[in-house]
Amino acid sequence: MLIPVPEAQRRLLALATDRPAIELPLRDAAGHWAAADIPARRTQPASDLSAMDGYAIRFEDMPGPWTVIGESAAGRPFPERIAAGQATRIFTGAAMPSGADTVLVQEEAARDGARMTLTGEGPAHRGRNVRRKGLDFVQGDRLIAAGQRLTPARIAVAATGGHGTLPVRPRVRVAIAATGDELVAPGSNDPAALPESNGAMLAAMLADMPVDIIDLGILPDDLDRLRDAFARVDADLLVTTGGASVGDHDLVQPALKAAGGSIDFWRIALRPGKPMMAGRLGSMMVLGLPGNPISAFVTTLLFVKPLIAHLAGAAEPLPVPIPAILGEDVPANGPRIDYLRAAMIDGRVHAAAIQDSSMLLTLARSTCLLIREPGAPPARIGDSAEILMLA
Ligand SMILES: Nc1nc2c(c(=O)[nH]1)N[C@H]1C(S)=C(S)[C@@H](COP(=O)(O)OP(=O)(O)OC[C@H]3O[C@@H](n4cnc5c(N)ncnc54)[C@H](O)[C@@H]3O)O[C@H]1N2
Ligand code: MOO
Repeated sequence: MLIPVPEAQRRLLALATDRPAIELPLRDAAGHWAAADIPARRTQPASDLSAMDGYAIRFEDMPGPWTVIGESAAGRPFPERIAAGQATRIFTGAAMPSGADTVLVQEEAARDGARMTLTGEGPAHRGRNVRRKGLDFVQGDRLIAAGQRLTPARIAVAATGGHGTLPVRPRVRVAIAATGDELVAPGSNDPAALPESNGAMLAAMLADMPVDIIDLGILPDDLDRLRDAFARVDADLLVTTGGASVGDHDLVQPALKAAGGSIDFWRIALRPGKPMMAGRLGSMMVLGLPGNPISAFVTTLLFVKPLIAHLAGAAEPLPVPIPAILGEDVPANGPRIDYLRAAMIDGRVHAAAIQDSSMLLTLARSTCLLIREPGAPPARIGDSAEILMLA
């Protein structure tokens, strides 16, 4: 019985055990997920600030003239209160002097010694060109929710909110092994051998995630050597490619069992990617991906990346399909959910004509995967559909 993808994803994520949070400096936290809600430790701005270069005035003194009694620069506030008819020179980011409520931009003012007059229309209302205290956020506001990705913007807001470090889950140690006697390392010029592409592809697919990759290279189709290699791995997750199916040389499962591991589930209602296996070896999780490069790619998108995101504390680890419009008719789908290599052309989705799961050039030319649900009826050009964007 093939397991539906959503059920397999649920079961996989449920196998993961919790990992205690650590604190990381902001500059090391990119790409991690917040391990806790992050509150603002300060108010931003901390006081009313000028948004422009010009003069801090009392709006009620419009249309002037004013006497300029000093200066307020960013980091060097004017210490006194301004009275009726008075102004200070002020610069962007500087604190408003007490008594002032509005900034007159310098383009609309003329200066003659201490005397300053209005030359343009002036501020339209009280508070013009002033950033009020707390405009961005106030102390105690939630800046980042637990489980949210630490994007550049969230790292910056955390810095502004008074945080020098953030709580995250430790980097996930991912061991990657390709299996297959036919494989040679990329760059080898043996014309009869097949270059190993899954390892480099997987590493590239995980490049934006908080992982430490342990490259196990190419392992042979040999039960004892696979068993020994698996038994030696020290990682949170072991990902193998190849040897996942039912052939005589498909040895990943027997080797995992021989090493003392166990199989949690195997065979997914997914095309490509049916023979994927999930298991464990001690505290290490194991994902056995099919060897076909496209099957390895799709199972990495649907299982490996979500599992790593989950281990790293993501609240929403699964890829989120987006709506699209079909650019051509597509036939009814069979019992497995299908991820078709496709391209967006003029805003519409076109699936590649041949979908053989060995064909990498088709994948390299694709910009999205068109999702066809199990048992979906034929669909017509112009119908709505769902895709996963790739590029
Ligand atoms: N009788 C059956 N045969 C197959 C079934 C089945 O249900 N019954 N399932 C098919 C499906 S679906 C898939 S997918 C493949 C995957 O099987 P394996 O995981 O055992 O993959 P391999 O046989 O090891 O390799 C498949 C293919 O991919 C090439 N390969 C493998 N590793 C790499 C790599 N690292 N880089 C580049 N290319 C790689 C390998 O040379 C093979 O050509 O099984 C079907 N068979
Ligand atoms: O489903 Mo296999 O995964 O055809 O390539």
